[in-house]
Amino acid sequence: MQELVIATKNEGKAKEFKDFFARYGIKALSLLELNDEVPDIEENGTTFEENAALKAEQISAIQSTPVLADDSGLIIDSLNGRPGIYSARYAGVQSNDQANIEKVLDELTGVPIEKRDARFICVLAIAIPNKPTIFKTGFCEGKIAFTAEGKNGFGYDPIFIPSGYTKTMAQLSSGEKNKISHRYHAIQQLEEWIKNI
Ligand SMILES: O=P(O)(O)OP(=O)(O)OP(=O)(O)OC[C@H]1O[C@@H](n2cnc3c(O)ncnc32)[C@H](O)[C@@H]1O
Ligand SMILES: [Mg+2]
Repeated sequence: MQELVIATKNEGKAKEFKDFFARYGIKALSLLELNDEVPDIEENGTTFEENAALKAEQISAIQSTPVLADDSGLIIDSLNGRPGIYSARYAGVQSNDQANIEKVLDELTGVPIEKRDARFICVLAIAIPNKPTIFKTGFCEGKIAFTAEGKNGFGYDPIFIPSGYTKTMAQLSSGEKNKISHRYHAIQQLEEWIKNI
């Protein structure tokens, strides 16, 4: 079976990529599973594209193989787009999903449902040695809930209600999330590339 390295240390993302790529008979390997130690990549870009490219290109250079990276996040309209590229470290560098969620809910205290519009974004970068990096972007529209609900998924899933649903992303099964998520919409655009790996 073909293998593809995914430049992520996020277990939630890694699991989703495994499910997606298994459909094409490809084994997705996250950085948590590589035998060699890989350094932490500093995500010091100013856009999702820059950060995705930093992760994909640096790991591809080390491994001398094609590498896919995902830079993603939550964009909340009434917070001027925050947490945005800072989604993973919104409540501080040492923060965790719980602290990030609490910070968002705090900042939205008193904000009515019609002003709680948000979207997840996923920017994928595929770095291939000696070729230009490829980028694909996917979105998932929704609203920020008033309380955290559900245990599935990761990150901000417990406070994100996708458009057309009354449940949070963390109350959906992984199969349901993977049909509507920002990550799914980005990967879908890679189908042709995946078939030619
Ligand atoms: O950089 P890697 O190692 O891939 O892992 P990370 O968690 O740091 O990933 P990002 O830098 O791309 O930050 C994205 C953050 O956005 C949030 N996020 C992204 N996709 C999400 C999803 O599908 N559901 C919920 N939250 C998500 C979550 O808090 C992530 O930590
Ligand atoms: Mg990161």
